[in-house]
Amino acid sequence: MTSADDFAVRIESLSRAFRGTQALIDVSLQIPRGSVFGLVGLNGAGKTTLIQHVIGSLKALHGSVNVLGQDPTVHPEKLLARIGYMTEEDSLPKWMRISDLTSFCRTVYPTWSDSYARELCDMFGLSTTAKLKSLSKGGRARVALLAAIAHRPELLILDEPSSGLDPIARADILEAIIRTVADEGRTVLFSSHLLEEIDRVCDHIALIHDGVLLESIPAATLPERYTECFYRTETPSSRPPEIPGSFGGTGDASEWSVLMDSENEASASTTTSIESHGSRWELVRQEPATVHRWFAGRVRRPSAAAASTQAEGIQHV
Ligand SMILES: Nc1ncnc2c1ncn2[C@@H]1O[C@H](COP(=O)(O)OP(=O)(O)OP(=O)(O)O)[C@@H](O)[C@H]1O
Repeated sequence: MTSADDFAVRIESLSRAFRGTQALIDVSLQIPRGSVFGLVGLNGAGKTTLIQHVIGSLKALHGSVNVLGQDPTVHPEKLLARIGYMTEEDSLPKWMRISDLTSFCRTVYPTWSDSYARELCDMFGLSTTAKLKSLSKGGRARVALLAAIAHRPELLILDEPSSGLDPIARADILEAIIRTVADEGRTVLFSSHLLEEIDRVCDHIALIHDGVLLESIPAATLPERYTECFYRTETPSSRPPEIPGSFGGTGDASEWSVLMDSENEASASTTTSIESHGSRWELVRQEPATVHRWFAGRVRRPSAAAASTQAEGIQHV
């Protein structure tokens, strides 16, 4: 049985509009403690707005947000001491030396660890006497990461942290840090455009699109639940075959693929041969959906043809 304490973050029916733009629409989301939770979505999907509610910089006007057992806007200083936060913005004070920044962090975070900070400096190849303005963007991103984790936060929030890092640093450092934090039973909320990063490190993935939470799913179950089915037709087609329960059609001419959801009753069995919009289609192969394919299928806007089948009750997201 689960209890409220099993979740680091609980969001209920959260909506937010900015001057007529609906940034979040009735979002309900639970982040299990100890998980590495990936938040994915296109530009403008609402990821940062959601995260700003979690760190308490935006107050929930419609719905509620609970983080580590408290409303993040009530006594925010107590909560922020338990959270590590890193954003894509390069907002560190550039006149400081790394040692100035760590001294400042020590006063803010009761659990700050000088030895862990030194360890991270060594790992990242940083000198504590270096001025932030002398570092590259990637160097400053490493310092921001250090400042976010050296107090060993209960909840680490990384909002598009990779934008300042080169590919090697992205691959090695992020994975090492996220795994370390999660292995200690801490929780990571990780927002990224980079699906391969999400796929490598997250054990839970939530997809937000146009302010709506489309899906929140344990990463391990995704390839079991979604199958990509490839169909071929003799007559070249400008659209995928219309198969009940399928969505996210992609391809061209004589070969198209669609996604099938094993939990959608309409697509419970795989169609091996079908007559659709005047052509016969044969299933040529099927494979577990990748995170990338699932994401693209979910966020792809339906074509005019798909929209008309959607109106007939066939799901194309
Ligand atoms: N302070 C604001 N004032 C007006 N509109 C805003 C504000 N903050 C966000 N928005 C709008 O809300 C929507 C969601 O933005 P948000 O920054 O949360 O998306 P995002 O998924 O984080 O995007 P990105 O990946 O590009 O950072 C967008 O349409 C954005 O323009």
